[in-house]
Formats: sequence, C-alpha cells, structure tokens
Amino acid sequence: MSPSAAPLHGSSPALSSEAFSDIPPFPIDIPTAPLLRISLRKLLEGDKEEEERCWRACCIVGFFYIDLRSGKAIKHKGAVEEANKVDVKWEDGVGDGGQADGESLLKHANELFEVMKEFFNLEVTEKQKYDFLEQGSYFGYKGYGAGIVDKAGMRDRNEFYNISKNSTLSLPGYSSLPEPAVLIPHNPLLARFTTTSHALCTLLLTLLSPRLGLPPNYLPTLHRLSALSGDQIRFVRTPPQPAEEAPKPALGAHTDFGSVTILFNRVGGLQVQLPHGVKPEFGGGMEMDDEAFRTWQSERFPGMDRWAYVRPLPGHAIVNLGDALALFSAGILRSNIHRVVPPPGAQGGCERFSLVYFSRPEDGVLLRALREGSVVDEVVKVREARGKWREEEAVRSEDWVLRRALGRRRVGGWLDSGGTEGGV
Ligand SMILES: O=C(O)CCC(=O)C(=O)O
Ligand SMILES: [Fe+2]
Repeated sequence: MSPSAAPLHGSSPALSSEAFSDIPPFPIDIPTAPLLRISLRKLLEGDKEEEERCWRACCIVGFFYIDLRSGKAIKHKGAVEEANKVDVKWEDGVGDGGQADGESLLKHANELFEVMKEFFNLEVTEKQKYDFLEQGSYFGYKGYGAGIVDKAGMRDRNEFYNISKNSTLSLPGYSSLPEPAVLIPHNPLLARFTTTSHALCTLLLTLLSPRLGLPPNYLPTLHRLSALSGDQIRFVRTPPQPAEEAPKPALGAHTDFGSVTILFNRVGGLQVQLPHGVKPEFGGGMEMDDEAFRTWQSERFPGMDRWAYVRPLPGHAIVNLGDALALFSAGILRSNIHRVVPPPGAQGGCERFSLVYFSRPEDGVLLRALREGSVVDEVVKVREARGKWREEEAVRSEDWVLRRALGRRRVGGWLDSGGTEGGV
C-alpha cells in the first residue's frame, strides 16, 4: 500500500486505546517497525506458538514488544532459582529474585518514571557530582552532550543516569559509589525493578538456550542475579529539540552491548534500522512497500536508509537483544542497530523519558561463540568451511562492557565503543 492510499489523519479506536493519556498521540501516518507483540502470559503458560514467534523475532529483528499485562508470577527452577535469590531486605521480607510478574514490572516502571523526573529536576551542578568518568566508571550521571553519537564526534542530546545492579542489590564484593539524596528513599523500588526485569531476562534466556542446542539453564547461569556484572538501570531524559534546528539524533546509531535490554518509553523517537526484507507497518497494521518506504525515507531523512520509528505502547515493554547474545550465538540471534531521533508529529514538543534495564553477562564470563551448543557449532562449522569464520580472542565481559561504555564518553572513542555493528 502506498502512503497516499492509507488514512492519513484521525485516530481509529484501536489506536487511541493504545495511546498514553498525558502525551500527544503518536502519528498514525508514518511507517513504523513491524515488531511482534509477544504475550508474557502465553510464554509463562508454555505456549509453543508464542515461543516460536519470540524466537523468530530474536533472530530476524532482535526487537519485539512484550505485553506485560496479566503476566502472572515467573518462577525459575533449580540452579537458576537458587542463584537468583539475593539478600535484599524489602519492607515486607527478603527478596526472592527468582520471581516476578508482568503487572509488577509495569507498576515499578510507572513509579520509576516519577522518580526519574525528580532526579533530572536537580540542578546540573548537583547531578554532575555523580559523574564518575574520571574514576573510570560508567555508572552515575552523564550530562547533556557529554556523549559522542558518531565517528565525526557529534555530541548527544540527552542526559543519562546509570544505576548498577551490584549497588542496588548490595552484592558482596562491590563498593558502591555515592548516590544523590533524592534517590536514597527509592532504593527498595530500584531493587524491585532490578529483580523483576532480571527475572524477565532470565525467562527469555531460558527459552533461547535450547534453541541454540544448550541446556535451558545455560544462558541464565551466565547471567545470575546474584553475580557481579555490568547489569544496570538507565534513566534517560531528552529535551525537545528547538524547531528551528535541523533534526539531530539524541542518541546515535548503536547496538546494545549486553544480552537482553528491557525498555520503557512513552514518547516516540526510537528508531530501528530494519533488516532487508522486513517491511515497515503503516497506519497501525497496514504494510508499506519497499518503494513507498524509500520515497518517504529520502524525503525526511536524506541519505538515511531503512530507519523506522518504534511506536510506544502502553502495557508493553520493548525488548531487544545485544551484542553479547549475537556473539554467544555466532550471529544466530540479532543485535539490531537503533537510535533516538526527535519524536514525530505533535510529540516533537515533548520532553522524552526512557527507563531501561540492561542485562549483561557476569563479569568473569568470556565473550565467545558457545560452540558447546550444537546449533551454534553447526553455524560455525558452515562458516569455517566457507572460510568466513575468524576466531577472535575471547574477552572477559567486565573488560568488554567497560570499553564499550566508556568509548561513548571520549572524543575519538567512538570506534572503541563499537561491537558487532562494525562500521557504524
Ligand atoms: O530511549 C530509547 O528509547 C532507547 C535508549 C537506548 O537505545 C539506549 O539507552 O541504549
Ligand atoms: Fe540502545
């Protein structure tokens, strides 16, 4: 369908029920990424068809929505359950990181949106006290424009606050960095969001492992909640861009370097670069053909190919896979390039917030193809036979995460921050 044949304005009931009430609607007349909506409830019920859809989404686009509404308790079994128990003292008892549920995750995320606003409303000079770049840490505050978005050294247009799982869960062996006073009362909430997000990551890793020819617990035991790792929460604030300026990315094209990312956003702006053969959606469900998409794209973003907005959906999180899973699976799982640009349509005037949970392999894990998985080994053998496989020296996760995270903070560090995205 060509763009002109689609309904350009107005809102269908289906779409308006999928809008955030306090935010101007996401326009219906722009192409969006056709991400699958995966039901957490169905995954928890062991629905095989839903597992298959989830697997395909992980391989083809590496991005999907997860519908968190009425996802009941997630209970992990055996070794993973044990490793996910952490000694966090809630007001109502000791935390059990093995359990979580979709409704709680949504509730924690909603509450953290308010906490995040409180933090970002602090004076810049106050927030800067928590920038630990000089101490060689990527946790804490990154000011507006303090990151680099491309090879040419262009500055980003957002603020971050990165909160380590090691610190929120007071894991033994980790010395926590100073924390702003406004966040201290919210530490139990931060810990709950960490454990509920992590439980969702564990569920997904449990489903992915056998598909790679590994036992179900294999990937989860490289990502135990109780182990030191680069897992973190991120708060992001992006102010609206002045209308008179040429549109600039707030966050440049990148892949995430961890394993699973759980993302909550409400205002558009996130874009995914669609893999070839994946057609964008248009006007909430209709497809746009390649030619129409190219025309649309070249008019709005000259020289930029195949970028499609991700429509934010209430009740859902956006899940994407990072470079660690692409490496572990020898490229079977996709770590897709994405970026954040000015929000579309009337949302262009909004301040934009995102809340992210990044799960990453434990510090001591080596980043290498997991050839002990028969499916991974098969793929590597085919590549070897074609002369297309190069064994890289395995790097410890802690060193890799540090290089990737800090690369984005230094002029000239852009290439260091790169991973499977190659020349981007
Ligand atoms: O803000 C967003 O929607 C995406 C953020 C993101 O990609 C990141 O923080 O890595
Ligand atoms: Fe990202």
